[in-house]
Amino acid sequence: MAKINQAACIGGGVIGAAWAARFILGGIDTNMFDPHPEAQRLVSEVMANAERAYEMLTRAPLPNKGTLSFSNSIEEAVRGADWIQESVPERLDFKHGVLAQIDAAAHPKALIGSSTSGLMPSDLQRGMKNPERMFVAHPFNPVYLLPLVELVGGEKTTRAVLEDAKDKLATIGMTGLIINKEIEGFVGDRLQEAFWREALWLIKDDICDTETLDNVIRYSFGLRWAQMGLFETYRIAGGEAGMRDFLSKYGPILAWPWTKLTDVVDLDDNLVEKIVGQSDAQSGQRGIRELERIRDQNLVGILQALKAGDEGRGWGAGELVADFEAHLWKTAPKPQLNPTSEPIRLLEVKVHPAWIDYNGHMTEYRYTQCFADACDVLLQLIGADIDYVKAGHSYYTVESHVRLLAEAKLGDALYVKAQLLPSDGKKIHTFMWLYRASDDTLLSTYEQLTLHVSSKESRSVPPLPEVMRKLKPLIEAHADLPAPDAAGRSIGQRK
Ligand SMILES: NC(=O)C1=CN([C@@H]2O[C@H](COP(=O)(O)OP(=O)(O)OC[C@H]3O[C@@H](n4cnc5c(N)ncnc54)[C@H](O)[C@@H]3O)[C@@H](O)[C@H]2O)C=CC1
Ligand SMILES: C[N+](C)(C)CC(=O)CC(=O)[O-]
Repeated sequence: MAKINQAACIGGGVIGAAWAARFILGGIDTNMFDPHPEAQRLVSEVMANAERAYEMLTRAPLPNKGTLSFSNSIEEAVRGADWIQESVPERLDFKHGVLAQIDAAAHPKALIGSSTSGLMPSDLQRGMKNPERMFVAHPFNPVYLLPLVELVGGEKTTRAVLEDAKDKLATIGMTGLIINKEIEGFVGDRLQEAFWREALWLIKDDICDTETLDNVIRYSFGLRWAQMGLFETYRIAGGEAGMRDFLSKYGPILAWPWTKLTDVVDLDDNLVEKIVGQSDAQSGQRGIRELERIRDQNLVGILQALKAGDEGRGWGAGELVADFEAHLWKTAPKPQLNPTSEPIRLLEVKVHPAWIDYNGHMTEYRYTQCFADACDVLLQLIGADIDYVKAGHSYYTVESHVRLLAEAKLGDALYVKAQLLPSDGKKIHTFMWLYRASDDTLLSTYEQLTLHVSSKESRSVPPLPEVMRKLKPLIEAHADLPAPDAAGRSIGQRK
């Protein structure tokens, strides 16, 4: 399977640092070269935000983190790397010089991606010894959360290199879209540029201020774009006749004076002061790292909502998260089931910011989530994993009882233990305890009944023999344990 073994990041600013976080959290050792005196601090701050975001994003088993090493030169950084990502300032002459140094020092087969936002790869690879392995790998900020990389080849780049890059990016949760032809700004930034130009005119002409403009986007079409893009959205807007009707209804408007985007706004001192002043009034009360954390938390929420889209199959970027999680489960070392007459430890999690409610503690449904996630771990251990589900069988929860006994606070490390109560395997009757790890305080208990089903036939059926083979010894081993005090308890019952 294609995979990146060692990465080098040349340039560790906004984008280079976030690339490093993506590699490291994907388990890849990464060398960084950036002559900026504060590069290590800046990279470590971005890294901390990225780790926080991943803790919120997924509970799939991430690989052990890769190491981050700072190098003293480009030559040292690229040694041994099979993916080199250039993210230095956006100037052709400057990038050209840096890429020539990378090309001279790197292994001839190492892939070299440039983060450029719009420079042509043919210009960037001119004069290289091994230009066939150089391409544009244009990411979107924050690179550790947004999955897209526009892959753009120059005249000398081979198709095989672009395909190889695409396969490798998939292993770190990214999707490489190969762009047919090179063009300045590629696809993403040509679209954003058009939008940006129009926005600057609206501010310059006092049609609205920066906050109103942002609100127009985030209260309306911004929400649509995140999940359907442009064409699919407009197809729906055409009504039952779809795209053809949309084009005939709204096509003529294209000739009306609804845009000034072909004129480039003059970013003179007045306009710069106006934009900066409005932006300070809009957002200046928060620091950039704080805004990054707010952005990341919102993005995680959107990604998770999209992961549940299309009846659980995942939609848009959420489908990519689901694919990445499936890849993580597949490639992680298989957890071993060792049936003993001890409750089984199933889950370790941390309470993250999105789980806190207005009372300042973990909100009630997150307790249930911890138990539901622990149940998923149990199901994986007995072989009722995602492949089993895809093949048409699953366990559905049919009854549960949760008791909330103590508060869990932001950042608390938690773990779950489970005991299987007597059951035949077609039903699994489980009792679980949620503890705070620092002092083993019991926070919550959960009693659950799950039923094995054929999802194709929508009825309960016995589990397949391979699942029963693992489940039965566990139920038998737990049969010797005393029944938990609270098992079978009803709501409001006195202790
Ligand atoms: N900021 C953004 O939103 C995005 C930027 N990009 C592209 O990523 C690239 C980098 O942009 P940013 O990270 O925003 O810029 P930045 O200014 O934050 O970072 C550039 C970094 O390069 C370092 N640097 C300068 N000379 C160097 C050298 N000889 N070797 C190694 N490092 C060197 C600087 O110290 C700085 O830390 C640009 O090509 C940009 O167009 C791509 C996608 C989004
Ligand atoms: C502003 N920008 C041109 C550097 C933006 C990008 O290149 C991509 C992004 O993150 O939007």
